[in-house]
Amino acid sequence: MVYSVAIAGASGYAGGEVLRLLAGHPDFEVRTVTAHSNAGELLTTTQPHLRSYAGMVLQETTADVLRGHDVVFLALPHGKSGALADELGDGSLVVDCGADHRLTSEAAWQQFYRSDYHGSWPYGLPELVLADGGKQRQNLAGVNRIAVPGCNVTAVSLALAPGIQAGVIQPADLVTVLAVGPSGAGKTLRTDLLASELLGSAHAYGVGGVHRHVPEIIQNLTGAGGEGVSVSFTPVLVPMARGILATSTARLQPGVSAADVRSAWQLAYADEPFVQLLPEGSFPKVSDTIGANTALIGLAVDEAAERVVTVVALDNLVKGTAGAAIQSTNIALGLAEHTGLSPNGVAP
Ligand SMILES: NC(=O)C1=CN([C@@H]2O[C@H](COP(=O)(O)OP(=O)(O)OC[C@H]3O[C@@H](n4cnc5c(N)ncnc54)[C@H](OP(=O)(O)O)[C@@H]3O)[C@@H](O)[C@H]2O)C=CC1
Ligand SMILES: CC(=O)N[C@@H](CCC(=O)OP(=O)(O)O)C(=O)O
Repeated sequence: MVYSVAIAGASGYAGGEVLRLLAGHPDFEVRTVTAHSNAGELLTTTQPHLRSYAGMVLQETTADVLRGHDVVFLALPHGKSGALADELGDGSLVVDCGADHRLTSEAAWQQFYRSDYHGSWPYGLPELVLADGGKQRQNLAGVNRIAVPGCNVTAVSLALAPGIQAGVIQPADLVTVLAVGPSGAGKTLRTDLLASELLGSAHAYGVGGVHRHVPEIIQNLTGAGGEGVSVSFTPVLVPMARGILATSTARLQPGVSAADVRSAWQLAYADEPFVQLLPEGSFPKVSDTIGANTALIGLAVDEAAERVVTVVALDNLVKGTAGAAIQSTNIALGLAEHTGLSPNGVAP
């Protein structure tokens, strides 16, 4: 069976990456693409690199246009998919790349997003370790709604959940500083994203516990078994088109050895082709993950500081968005989880 697909927000970065990956997927056929200000234009006007779709025209983003497809990917600005999704029937699998259905706490949603709450959907991070030692993929089989994680959240959650679940790091006093490229902010014109502001520089944003990914990180690490999770999260905008490099540190639990620490992460990811722990002494580069549906993890114990240090690299648009969306969709539909996805990146 070939599943019919519609993509809302197809003119944007996330929608474009879903399209790029779906072009290599044998089980999906993209029938409809929609946009907002670019509706009526050829898709290749805004996505000139997506030659497989030459001739497709961007339609208006409405429920009527999106309804009737087997799978609908929503890649819209925050706050724009909640009401739209409510109008799509249960017959379609709806996969939201935005934030509207990620948080299980309405209070946290209101505090960080300040817009109407539309409830939470099954969370699309298959490799996320859960408190019982299982993985989030067990909650995705057969579902008809998927909330794709925030890209920064994916990096931090994959970095820390194994240590929390295994009880080798303390869930309080986690610290992450994360370098991210401007594609994470979408195509929106912003003066702080101008090349002249970005090139040759780097700046922190969302500083002081106010970034909207903080509650999502806490939700995931609590789900991994952490009680009293607290995280100081600081993103830093750097001049690379794509990619995330997240450096996270956590206090060691008393009496835990460096070998205990490494085996916690090894156990979590030994069978995961898309989340790979690097050998001792190796740390990933963002450039190792560009175009790949892969998160690479480096791990060390800082004995003097009594902290575990993890370094995670991933492509925000692939493992951080479109790859996670397609991987989770494969699971929901009962397809082989890795269909249409590659652990290999492009280099140089
Ligand atoms: N970029 C990333 O790394 C990641 C993005 N995401 C999420 O994916 C979603 C899309 O992000 P991204 O692709 O980066 O953003 P872009 O700004 O690149 O694209 C936004 C898309 O939404 C459309 N759009 C804009 N305003 C409206 C509106 N009022 N109603 C309907 N459609 C609208 C745009 O259409 P048009 O161009 O025609 O105006 C465009 O297709 C966001 O929720 C984001 O959080 C998630 C993880 C990572
Ligand atoms: C550079 C930049 O602004 N990055 C974005 C990443 C957002 C993202 O991809 O996640 P969402 O789906 O939650 O938007 C940020 O830190 O907010």
